[in-house]
Amino acid sequence: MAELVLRNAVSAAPLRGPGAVAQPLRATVPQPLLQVDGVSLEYRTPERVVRATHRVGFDVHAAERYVLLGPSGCGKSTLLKAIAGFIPPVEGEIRLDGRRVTAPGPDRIVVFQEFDQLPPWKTVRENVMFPLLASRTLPRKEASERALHYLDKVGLSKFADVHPHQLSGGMKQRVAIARALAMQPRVLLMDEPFAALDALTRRKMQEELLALWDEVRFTLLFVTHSIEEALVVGSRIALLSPHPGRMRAEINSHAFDLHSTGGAEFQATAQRIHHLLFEEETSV
Ligand SMILES: Nc1ncnc2c1ncn2[C@@H]1O[C@H](COP(=O)(O)OP(=O)(O)OP(=O)(O)O)[C@@H](O)[C@H]1O
Repeated sequence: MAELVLRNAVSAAPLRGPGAVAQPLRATVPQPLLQVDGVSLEYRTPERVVRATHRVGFDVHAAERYVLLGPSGCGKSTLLKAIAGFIPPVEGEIRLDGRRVTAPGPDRIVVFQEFDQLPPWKTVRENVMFPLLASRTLPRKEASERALHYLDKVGLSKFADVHPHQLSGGMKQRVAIARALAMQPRVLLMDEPFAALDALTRRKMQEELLALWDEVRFTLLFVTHSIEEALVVGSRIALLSPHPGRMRAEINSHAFDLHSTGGAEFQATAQRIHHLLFEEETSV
């Protein structure tokens, strides 16, 4: 059953039944793996300062699939980059295992939308091995074995020795996912990883990602602006208001998967999210 935790919900109608307002059970759950605590992020250009997010806060627990959902420009990618350690907050703090994030690290690996994130002169296996070798995580033989292990998990062991240009867009994304998982990060960060794929491939990739999660139980932070994708992929969703991004609501979506998309509760929750985004857009 979907639950909404509304933040700053001035314009939102009270909710009853499925999707009712819920209190976060923070006192009874273990220490979060990732804490985003009142984080404001800015870009400074010579002309002006752009505030991308304003005092955003949420917790992600181990093995959650946490989704950042919001309209274009609400700061989702910027938040992901800050969690990856590329952008320091101007306010607030990001903590992983209770320690402040100050720089990129092998405990947070990002998978991007672009298909060109794989160096084309390396084979698929070499691509997956590369971060393991570059970060001195494993020596060559063990890195090769681990690369094959994760390529197998994404169904690409037969393609280990080909070059990326011989793969489809979906296959390249699977290599990028295998490469990220091979590093066994504390959090896997995905920035609209399936947005450039056709609808059928995108659905298949969502299915595969969920199957992979079922097997490996990694912690996922996933950015999307698709409501349906958020509900399918996420176990919990942060809904961000438009520019600058603020926390609007948290939605518990663990009950949904690819088979629920046509169902009444799925559609009702998608509608409710749509209203929240729409209300916020018209009120600014
Ligand atoms: N390098 C940059 N310099 C200045 N402003 C930037 C830069 N990158 C992003 N911004 C601005 O910061 C805000 C947040 O951008 P961001 O890319 O994080 O949004 P988003 O929610 O990921 O959008 P989308 O879904 O379109 O990718 C936007 O207003 C954007 O114009």
